[in-house]
Amino acid sequence: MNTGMDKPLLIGRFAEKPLYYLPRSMPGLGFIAAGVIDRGTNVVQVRPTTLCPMNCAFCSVDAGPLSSRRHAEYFMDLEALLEAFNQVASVKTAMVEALIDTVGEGLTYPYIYSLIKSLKKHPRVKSVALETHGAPLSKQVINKLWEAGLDRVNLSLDTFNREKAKMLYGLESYDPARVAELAEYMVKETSIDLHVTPLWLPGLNDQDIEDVLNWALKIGAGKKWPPTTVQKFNVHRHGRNRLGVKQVSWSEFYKWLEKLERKIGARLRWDMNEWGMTYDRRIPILYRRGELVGAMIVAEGWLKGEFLGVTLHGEPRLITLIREKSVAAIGRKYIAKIVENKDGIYVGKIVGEA
Ligand SMILES: C[S@@+](CC[C@H](N)C(=O)[O-])C[C@H]1O[C@@H](n2cnc3c(N)ncnc32)[C@H](O)[C@@H]1O
Ligand code: SF4
Repeated sequence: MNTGMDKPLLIGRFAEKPLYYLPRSMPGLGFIAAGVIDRGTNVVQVRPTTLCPMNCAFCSVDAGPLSSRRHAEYFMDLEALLEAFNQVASVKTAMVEALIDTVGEGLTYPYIYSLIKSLKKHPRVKSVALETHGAPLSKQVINKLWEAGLDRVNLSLDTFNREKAKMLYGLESYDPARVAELAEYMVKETSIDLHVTPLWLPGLNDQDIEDVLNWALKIGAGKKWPPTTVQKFNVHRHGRNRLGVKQVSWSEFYKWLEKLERKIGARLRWDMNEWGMTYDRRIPILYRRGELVGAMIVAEGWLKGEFLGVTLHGEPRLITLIREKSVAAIGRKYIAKIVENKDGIYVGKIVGEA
């Protein structure tokens, strides 16, 4: 490559898919799967890794070793991630929450503690939070997260039933009782807050949701933030629904939620204010839909049929490139027509060689 940029390093394979390290000189903006995403609020998404050890039957992002739609996995260079974060955080007028949310499991990032520490030190940051299903947690991991300055864990816990958990998560070793015990340790022995976020899978875990919520309230989740949120199951275009769960409408979901609120005697819906969340300025969208841009393919793409590219004009961005018929090659330059630019996440269709 002659772009002054190091190319992504193929550092191994994960479940037979290439695993790339995106180096320091790569942009950390523009890609849905890794880097930083600015959705125009003071909550900035930080995605250091795509890897996940679980195989949740309902996973919206088809993560884990049994993924069928993914083509490659990535993790980002720490400095590149922090630079992208700084770029986004610097335009915000309100203080920022850095939310490590990922299309995988944030705790698989080898530099997770350094990442949290650095995010926490950023002058525009008021809080750092991490979303997890909890499999990689241990007391030692929790202590290190605390030491690094983590403010909150959003814990996705959907059942206490071990057999059901095995079926839902496709991971023999996952023990919900162990995760619950660790979460309780975190609430009681550290200053990290706990926000419990079970996913309602209608007909599969109705009673489990109630049990999880009652447990979360009992152990003192929500020291500073709301204690619980029930997530609505959605069928995603690139996700999976191995158990054929029925997707309910938003109005059915809210009706069910209201009933549940009355039953357990606690609120389950929160507004942006209660989360300290506000709409805010955002970094500029660089490319319009329909615009032609030059881009170089730097690695295989995240999903089948895709390539990962870097744009060649002005400030570089990561871009997902799609070529429908013929093959495209890593290291070659192409002209792409922008088909998606929402929240500065760019997708382009290759229309010719550059
Ligand atoms: C994709 S996961 C990534 C973070 C982490 N691996 C986890 O599961 O917490 C983010 C959140 O999406 C939720 N989720 C997964 N599949 C979903 C689906 N089909 N509909 C709605 N939420 C989903 C998970 O329960 C989790 O809370
Ligand atoms: S829901 Fe989270 S833990 Fe489960 S497979 Fe998807 S990314 Fe992994």
